[in-house]
Amino acid sequence: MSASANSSTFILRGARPYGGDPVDLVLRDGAVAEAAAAGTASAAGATVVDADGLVALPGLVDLHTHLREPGREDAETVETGTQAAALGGFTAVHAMANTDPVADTAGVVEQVWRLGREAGHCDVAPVGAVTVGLGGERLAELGAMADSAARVRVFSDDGKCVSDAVLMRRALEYVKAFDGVIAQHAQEPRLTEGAQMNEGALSGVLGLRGWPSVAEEAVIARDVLLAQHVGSRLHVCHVSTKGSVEILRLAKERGIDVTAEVTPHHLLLDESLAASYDPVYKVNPPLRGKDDVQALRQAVADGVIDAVATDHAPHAAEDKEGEWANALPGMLGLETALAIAQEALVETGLLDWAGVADRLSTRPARIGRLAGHGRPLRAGEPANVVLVDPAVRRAVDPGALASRSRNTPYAGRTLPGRVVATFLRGRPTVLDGALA
Ligand SMILES: NC(=O)N[C@@H](CC(=O)O)C(=O)O
Repeated sequence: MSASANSSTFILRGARPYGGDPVDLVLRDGAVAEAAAAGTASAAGATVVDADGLVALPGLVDLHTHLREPGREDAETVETGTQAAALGGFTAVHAMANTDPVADTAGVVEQVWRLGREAGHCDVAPVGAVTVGLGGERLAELGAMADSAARVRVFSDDGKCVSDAVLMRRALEYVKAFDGVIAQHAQEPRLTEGAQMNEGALSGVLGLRGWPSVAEEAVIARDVLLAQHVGSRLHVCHVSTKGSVEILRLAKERGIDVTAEVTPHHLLLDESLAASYDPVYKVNPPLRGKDDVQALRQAVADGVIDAVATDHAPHAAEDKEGEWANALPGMLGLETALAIAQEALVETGLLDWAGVADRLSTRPARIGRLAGHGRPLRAGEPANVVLVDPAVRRAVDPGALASRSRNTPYAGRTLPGRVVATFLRGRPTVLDGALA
C-alpha cells in the first residue's frame, strides 16, 4: 500500500479478474476506469494496491442475511452485520424481514435501509415481509414497501413458510406490478412440527424429531406450479435436498420463472454433525445427507441452483448454547461464505472463479434487481470489487469475527482463501483484510 488513503483512484496492481491473467485494474471516481497491462498503470495521487496473485471478482451480493436490527441488537446490528459482510467480500446484502418489529411496512424497511447507508460498509437492500407480522394470514403492504425509499423488490416471510396457497398466489400476483419476487422459505409446517434435524436413520438413533425432505419438496412443487399459473417470479430460499433440485430442474425445463439459492453450509456440512448434540449445527432447514450435499454442489455447477446465499443467522449465546432442543436454529455465514465456495466448488473442480462470480454476485444481483451490483469488471461499470487470495489457508477464529454473535460452525476449521480488499463504488471498505 502506498500514497494517500483518501485518493479516489486505486490501482489494483497485477490483479487477476475472474482468476484469469494479471492486469492493473484502475478504479477512479467510483467506477472501473480501465484494465491496463500488468505493471503499466500509473496515475498521479493514486493508491497502489499490490494485488499480485489475487483474484478479482465483482463485489459479492447476498440474497439472504439476518441483520437482526431492529429488535435483537444483542445478536447483530446493521453496523456489525455489514462489517462482517464487507470482510466477507460483499458489497450488498438483502436484510431479512424477521426482525422485531417485522419489516412489513414502508417505515421499517426505510429504517433498515437508512441504517445501512449510515454504516456505509455495504449496500443494504431490505427484504419486505409477505404477510403482516409474518403471521401468514394477511398480505403486508407490498406496494408501499416497493414504492418506499428502500425500493424493496424481494419479499419473504423467511423463518416461516407462506403455507396458505391462496395467500401465496395473491402475493405472486401482487409483486408482478413492480417486478418483485417472492422468496419462499419452503417448509410445510404440519410436517415439521417440533422438528430438530434431518429425518432419517440418524434422527431415530439420536432421538431428535425429524424434518423430512418432503416438507421442503412439497412446497417447492406447489409454488413452481403457482408461479407458472399466475406468470410470476418465484425464488426458493436455502434449498437443502436432492429432491428439491430435481423439482427445480423440471420447473426450469418447463420455462417456469423460478430461481433458487443454497447456503454455504449445505454445500459443506452434513447431518452427521448432529451426533455431537452441539447446537451450533442446528439450522433451518437442517443439515442433510451426504448425497444431498453432492446433489446441491452439482446443481450450483449446472446452474439449476442460481445463487449461493449465506442465511447468515446470528444468535446470542443465551439462545444458541445449551440443550439442542431449546437452541434457536441458525449459523453465521457472511465472513466464511467465499471460503466455503472455494472449498466446495472451486477446489472440487465444479466451478471456476467466473462461475463463483456468477453465483455469488451476478445472479443474486439480478434476482434482487439490484442495479449497480453484479456487473462485469470492465471499464465504465461501478467499482464494486473484491480481491481474494486463494492461496492462503487459515483456521477460523470465532473471536476474530466482526459479527456480534459467535455461532460459526467452522470454529477451528481450516478454510481456504482470504478476502484481502473490498471496494464499494471505488471506496475501500476492507484493506489488508481489515475494515478500512
Ligand atoms: N435459518 C435459520 O436457521 N434461522 C433463521 C430463520 C429460519 O429460517 O428458521 C433465523 O432467523 O435465525
